[in-house]
Amino acid sequence: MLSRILGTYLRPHRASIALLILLQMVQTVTFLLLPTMNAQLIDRGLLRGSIVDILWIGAVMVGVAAVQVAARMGAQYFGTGVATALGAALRSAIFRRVQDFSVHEVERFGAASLTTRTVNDVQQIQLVTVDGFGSIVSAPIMCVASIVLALQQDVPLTLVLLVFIPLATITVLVVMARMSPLYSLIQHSVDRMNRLLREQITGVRVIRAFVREDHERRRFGDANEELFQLTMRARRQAAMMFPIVWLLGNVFTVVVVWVGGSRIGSGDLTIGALSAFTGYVILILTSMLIAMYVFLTVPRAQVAARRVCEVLDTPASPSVDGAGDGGTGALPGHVDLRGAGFRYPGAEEPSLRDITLSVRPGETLALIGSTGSGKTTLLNLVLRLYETTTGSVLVNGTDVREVDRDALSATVGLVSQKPYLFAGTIATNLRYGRPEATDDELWHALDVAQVRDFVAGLPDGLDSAVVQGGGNFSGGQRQRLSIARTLVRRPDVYLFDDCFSGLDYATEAALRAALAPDIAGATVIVVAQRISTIRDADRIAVLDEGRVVGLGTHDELIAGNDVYRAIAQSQLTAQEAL
Ligand SMILES: Nc1ncnc2c1ncn2[C@@H]1O[C@H](COP(=O)(O)OP(=O)(O)OP(=O)(O)O)[C@@H](O)[C@H]1O
Repeated sequence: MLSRILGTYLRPHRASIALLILLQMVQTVTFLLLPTMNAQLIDRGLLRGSIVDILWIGAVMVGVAAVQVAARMGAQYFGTGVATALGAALRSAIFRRVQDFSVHEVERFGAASLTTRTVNDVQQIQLVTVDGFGSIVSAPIMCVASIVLALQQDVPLTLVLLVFIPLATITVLVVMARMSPLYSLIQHSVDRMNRLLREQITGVRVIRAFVREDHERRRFGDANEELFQLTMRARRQAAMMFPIVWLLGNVFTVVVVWVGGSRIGSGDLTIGALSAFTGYVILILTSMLIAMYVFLTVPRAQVAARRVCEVLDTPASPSVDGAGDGGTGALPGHVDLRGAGFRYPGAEEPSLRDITLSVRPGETLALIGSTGSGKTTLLNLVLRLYETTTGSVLVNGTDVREVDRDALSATVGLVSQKPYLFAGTIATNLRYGRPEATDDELWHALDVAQVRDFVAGLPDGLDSAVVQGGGNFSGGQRQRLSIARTLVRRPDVYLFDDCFSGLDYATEAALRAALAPDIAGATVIVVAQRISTIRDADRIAVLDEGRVVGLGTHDELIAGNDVYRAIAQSQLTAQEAL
């Protein structure tokens, strides 16, 4: 998964990566040159007392060190650039994919997990790019070349390496094998934390109302403790690995100096060669530590890559894919449901069965029925937020599956049951569906939605701030602002999902009266709880357990439909009781 992501998203940066690798190689060569030069400085300069050699070799060494610094800075520059670009590209790929998800897919991953994948997981993949790339190439070269150069200095000393290298390699592999599953658990734990935090922040009022702060604190504490323990375990393993390898390295250096010292004594080795040899031992050690660091970031990045790929590989939902090209036909706003049925993924029973309804421009169809009877689901089918599992839905004579998504959204406007406002201002929210709308049009929509006085009374009027979700307004204000937002768009089809029931009777009556001329030529489907909201509708469909069990005007249904009569009577009784 990691290699696939890197292969795909790094392709545009091939030139930078080639340069990065080249600079790492230059740096590695400079590292490898210095111990041999140092040996010459000792043997030819210091031991023979030749000032010329000391100056000359010293100057070359300074030059090599300067090249090393320049190569390191260049590699850092290109590495960071590539990693930053990779992060941006990955984040936008995930974002685009999530935009194409249906509600069901978003629910399957969960908003918190999608956030973690977009931010944290991408960061893990970036880390392996910035630190890993050059190192993956340079560490093995440095290690092998150091062994060869050490061999050149002295063969018997190099044999000691045969003990050290396998020991260090086994240590790294053991620790890696134990760490990889830990990283997977850590990412899940981060997901859980995000989910809890999100739930506790958005549900803070309910938590306080039910005095469940202690319970929530415990839940958060447990999740936090789990993340702490997992991270500590991973850190402990990593912390253990580096000192063990250093210890091995130091023991090895002592052995080298001890064996080397006796060989110098017997005249088989020069002091310079021993110094070069220890220099190469340090390089071998450094390359192993670099490799270890990369190995530590790779398992983490692999887990992150798998989670990112799960999102990227989820096919764009056909229900939101801009698949079709059928346009929206000539008859603006004609909505037809033909034997439409729908079952939620994983549900045992369908939520809608065999719905056949037709609504024409200028007509208002009201939907009424008990809780869970399928009213919202039916509206979602018209907007193709979900696709019918049987039958079809047509808008302007074209199956919505064939209609381009943007064209469908432009034709159908939904005011949802749970209004959502975006962070910004009232004006930016109202212009959400039609950025070019004038201020006059905004005020007119606010007027119709019975919220003009409220907005006019705010110190900043249309430019008043809206917090994320619209939390700085009351439920009723949010609802009316969202009605105004849809009115600004002027779609051909209006879907009002139970958005009047939060208003008091007088406001609702005023809103409906103001709305009537505005939407006169449009197709309207309105879901309502109150009979008073829908009694003037051209037709009323009564839903019960996902089926249409009655269709007609208010008077017809009162006369001939038991379910409708029962709803009407219960509301009448409630009103009389007042
Ligand atoms: N996302 C979902 N996943 C699974 N089942 C769902 C989902 N949303 C709704 N349902 C089920 O589908 C049925 C119809 O729900 P729907 O929201 O359409 O009812 P409704 O008539 O609009 O109810 P209400 O008046 O309470 O808003 C219900 O039985 C509900 O449990």
